[in-house]
Amino acid sequence: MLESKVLVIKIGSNVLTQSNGLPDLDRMKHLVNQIQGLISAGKKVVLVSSGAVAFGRQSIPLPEKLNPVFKKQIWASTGQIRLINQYQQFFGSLNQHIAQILVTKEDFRDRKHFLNMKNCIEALLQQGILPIINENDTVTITELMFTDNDELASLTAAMINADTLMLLTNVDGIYTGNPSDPGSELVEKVVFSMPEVSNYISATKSSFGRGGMLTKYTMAKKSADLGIQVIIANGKRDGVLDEFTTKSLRCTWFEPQKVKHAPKKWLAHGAQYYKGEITVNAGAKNSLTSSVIRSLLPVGITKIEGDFSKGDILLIRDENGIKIGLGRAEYASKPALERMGEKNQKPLIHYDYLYLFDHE
Ligand SMILES: Nc1ncnc2c1ncn2[C@@H]1O[C@H](COP(=O)(O)OP(=O)(O)O)[C@@H](O)[C@H]1O
Ligand SMILES: N[C@@H](CCC(=O)OP(=O)(O)O)C(=O)O
Repeated sequence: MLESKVLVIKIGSNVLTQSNGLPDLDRMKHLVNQIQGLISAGKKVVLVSSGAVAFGRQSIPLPEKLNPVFKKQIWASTGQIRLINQYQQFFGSLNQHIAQILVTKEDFRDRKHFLNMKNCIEALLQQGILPIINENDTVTITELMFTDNDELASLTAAMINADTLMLLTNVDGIYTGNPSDPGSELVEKVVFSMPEVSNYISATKSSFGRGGMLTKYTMAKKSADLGIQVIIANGKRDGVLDEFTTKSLRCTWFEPQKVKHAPKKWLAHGAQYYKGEITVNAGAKNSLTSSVIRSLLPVGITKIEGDFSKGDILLIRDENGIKIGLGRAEYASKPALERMGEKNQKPLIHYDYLYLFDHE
């Protein structure tokens, strides 16, 4: 495990709930005390906390046959108040200010929203305030949803250039089989060249979780590839964060890759967040994928789709429709269309904001 200065800690619903579904306030308080310990030790912490639906469900009974979307919205919107109030009470008693940030996938897609969010979190951290993030479950339904808060946490870690992402769940990490099977062993370290650890993971989820271990693995892998160390650990374990500090924590640790250019971290996560699509000709494709560093010029662009603004993410395809990479638009779709195919024009995507997929 590496030293950490800026970390995103994600707490899963089941960590904050007992097996009967009631909030586990002792556990929550214990984690709050430990998070406070990290902050007092000079670390910058951003908390991503699930639990709104679980907190709402236990206090607001709803008819069985009510539309599941309404149920989720009602429980999330009522439960979030309880959840954040509880944090306020626990952190308040330690004189720690907190902030509530509710986000949607769209906020990571839109460069303006993204920057506003990033700047806000940085300003809060600067003032010693702990940001507590959750998905805005009232407006995010079906395709607008994050897979789960593991995805939200990993996007947040990339956004604020965190060095560490910690996913706290109800097991010690990834096991070689079902964690309750005595023959299963904990995978303590995941390195870049390792065969697919995902084969070990079954679709089982904890009673109150959404995404399961597979999203945790996928998101952990992605974050580690972006240079962020990832720890999947048991949030139900006493002293879990103290053990992290003393590097004696039983967990699954993902070794971070060598750090890449910071803006590219944001882009690497952009696969689902692009606003426009650009098709490039064979010459432009060769130029972008060659070993020489090059930006994407309008002369090599043959098609532009979507209505995008300066700063939005664009997906780049070759003429066969194969996805080559992602980039940040230097200008909007209107001037881009006017300049398409023209020589001597400003690059639509600057190299610093160009992220090429490895496999294509
Ligand atoms: N190979 C595996 N190793 C560890 N956990 C696994 C594995 N396969 C499936 N799981 C399940 O994943 C669950 C954790 O994911 P999830 O329910 O989404 O938690 P959270 O609510 O913390 O996000 C564990 O409780 C466990 O049942
Ligand atoms: N936004 C939801 C969290 C959904 C979710 O991702 O839960 P989990 O898999 O427990 O992290 C809530 O607060 O209930």
